[in-house]
Amino acid sequence: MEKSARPRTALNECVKVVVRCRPLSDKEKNEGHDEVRKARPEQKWYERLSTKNSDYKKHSAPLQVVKVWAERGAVQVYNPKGEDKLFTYDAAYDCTADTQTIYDEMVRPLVASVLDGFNGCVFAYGQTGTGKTHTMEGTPQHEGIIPRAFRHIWAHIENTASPDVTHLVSCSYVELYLEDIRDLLSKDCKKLTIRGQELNGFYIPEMTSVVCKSAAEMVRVMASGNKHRAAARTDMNEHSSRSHAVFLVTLETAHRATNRIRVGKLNLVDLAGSERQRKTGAGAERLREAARINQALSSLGNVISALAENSPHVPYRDSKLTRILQDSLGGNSKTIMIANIGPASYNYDETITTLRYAHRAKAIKNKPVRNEDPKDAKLREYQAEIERLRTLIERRKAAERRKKNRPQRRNRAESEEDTTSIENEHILAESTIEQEKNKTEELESQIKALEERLVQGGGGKDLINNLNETQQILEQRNLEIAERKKREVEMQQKIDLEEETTAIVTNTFATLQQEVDHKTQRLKKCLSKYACLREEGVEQREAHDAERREHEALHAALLAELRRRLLLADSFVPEAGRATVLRLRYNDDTDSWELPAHSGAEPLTARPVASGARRPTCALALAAAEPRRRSHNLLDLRPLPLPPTARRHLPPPAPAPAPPAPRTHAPLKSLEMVGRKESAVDRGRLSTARPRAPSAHHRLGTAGVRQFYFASTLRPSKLVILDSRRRKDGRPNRMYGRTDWPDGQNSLTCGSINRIDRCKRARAFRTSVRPYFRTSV
Ligand SMILES: Nc1ncnc2c1ncn2[C@@H]1O[C@H](COP(=O)(O)OP(=O)(O)OP(=O)(O)O)[C@@H](O)[C@H]1O
Repeated sequence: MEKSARPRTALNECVKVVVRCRPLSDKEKNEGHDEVRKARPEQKWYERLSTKNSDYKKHSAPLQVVKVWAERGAVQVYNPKGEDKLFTYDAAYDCTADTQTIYDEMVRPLVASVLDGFNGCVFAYGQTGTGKTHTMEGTPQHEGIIPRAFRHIWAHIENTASPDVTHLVSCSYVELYLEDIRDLLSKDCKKLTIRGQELNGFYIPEMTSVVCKSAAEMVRVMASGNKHRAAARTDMNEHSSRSHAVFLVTLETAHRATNRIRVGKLNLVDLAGSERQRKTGAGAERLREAARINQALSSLGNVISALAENSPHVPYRDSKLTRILQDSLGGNSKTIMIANIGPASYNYDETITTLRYAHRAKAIKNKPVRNEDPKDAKLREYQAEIERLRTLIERRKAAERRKKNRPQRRNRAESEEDTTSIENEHILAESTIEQEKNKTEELESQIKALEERLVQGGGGKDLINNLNETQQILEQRNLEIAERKKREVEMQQKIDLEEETTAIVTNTFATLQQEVDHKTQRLKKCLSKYACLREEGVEQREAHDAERREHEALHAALLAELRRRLLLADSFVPEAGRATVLRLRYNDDTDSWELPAHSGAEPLTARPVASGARRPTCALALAAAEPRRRSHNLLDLRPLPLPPTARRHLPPPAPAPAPPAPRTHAPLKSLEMVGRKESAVDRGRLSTARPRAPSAHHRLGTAGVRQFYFASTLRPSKLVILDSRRRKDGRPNRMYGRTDWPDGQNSLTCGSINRIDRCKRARAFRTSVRPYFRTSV
């Protein structure tokens, strides 16, 4: 992910979308999905699509809901509630298809483009446990796309070996775990920062780059990185990836004839799967991971939607994942998205969501261009370094020769008395020569090491040449077959569409009645399409609601966890330490928390120096002494002490003047008479004297204040005020207000309070939260 110069003109190319459906897992089979699938009647393609209430829907038991039409690149999802859903893609593969087929038909042409100097990206997307890692990395028995790409690259290098062509292949491997980019190839998985801007593209400057000399070496590099990759068990997957992983292969090729260098970059991305807390049964740590995974995936979804709709703003900055994938989505790259799905009805909602995103991604247009002679080509660097070392050696050798000659000349010139000194000089010269020799050897070994990194063919024997030629032809044939298959799928999709429209146009009618019947049928079709679209709208809204609920539940769970931790921190961290915590600021660029230097502007810490007179001690005296400070109206974040839970004792009111007619009254109760019922008359009498307990306390307790405190600790640049009361509909939290946290302060000024007041639910904030802040002036 090095920064590269972006050429000006490029042809648009759409993102290719492939869907792969995995077989039912053992767990799903045990739940009886398979039997139902077998019991379903076999129907033809068009019959299935036109049947609304076919027999398979009569089975109320769970069933496989996905049918893949590989020859049409279509995926049909049986909708238990209504019309089936049909999505078409560049290619679709069912559970019988192996990774080899997917590679040959879809990925091979892309890797061939990378070998030709283009950028390429293959990324697997989908719900957890649907086979993304299986597709990308595979297992020793079933190789995935990544090792296949390695073999393809090296087969090409060996086939095109010639003394005029030099290659340099290097790999990097990073993962995005909890919004941290970690270098999987460094010893301690050091954290990396992503740099750059939206317009020029993002890049990761310090990631480890390993130069490889064979496919086996690249596999070893990947395996060593995988050892550090975060994975864990969940209820949905025994070996679930907890991070998004990007394997980057950079391939540089120098042609001596043209003196040009082409650089192709291949991003192989295995995303972590979206997951529902309810299904994965995630605990505290898994929950934190899931929240970050879902957050990054939802940012990716937003980017895909924005690009598909040609929106003027694409939110790449929302997450590090979208920053890493910026070039692959809407940039300088040829991209393939592999959408992995599962067939079980249990995952119907997630499958539909994945298919919708994949369908949307089809509309993304990239602008791939060949990278020729980029500034950061390592090959050029290496070649320059070799050249420099060679001239250095030449110079050293010349100097050596000169030194050897000099003492001989001297020998002849000097008299016999100087023999001892000459001998010493000679010894010195010899040792210098020895040193120079060692240095030259060192330089030569450096050149050798550099040259070893570069792969250069030596021409070779006829037999090998023949074999290479045959392999090249084979590769060419494979590409042609893949191209033909792709065209077949496209044609089939077109034919289906044409059939539908021509059937309408070419119809001739013998009678008027026939025409009426036909048009009625068409109308019905249109109506059903309209109903379908409406249904889809409702479904999307429902899916969105479900997603939102999921986020809210996750948020509540995380907040509970945070509250637990902060309670621990509150109990053990002293007050002074907490004030420091509040001053911490997160720096997006350096990706770390920073403690800003004390500017002296903090209102609570930098009080004005008393001018000789006695310094006022209480808030009232302070305000009186310095009227200017009254307007500051600074607020202290510390919650007020709780209002008393029992009512205050008030002396009974003075007895009323004696009534004219002697009448016995019940004695007046004091407020302390807890547990006894008051009569209506008593209540009426006491109502004027009784102090009103703060209603906010009854409604909010200290929870709002506490959470306010917590929220500010969590993200000091934002102020989020939450109420932990449950709503009537059972939802746990409610947001009262949100505002910018005043910079460099650990208190709220009057201005920021006003901003809160203006925002949504301002009234609720004013009445329920404000009374709990004590003014410090
Ligand atoms: N096409 C397939 N054929 C056979 N088995 C498969 C296939 N796809 C996936 N599996 C099996 O499904 C299980 C889950 O696969 P995998 O770990 O690749 O899912 P994932 O999408 O990467 O999940 P996560 O997002 O949680 O990492 C594995 O046991 C894998 O062997």
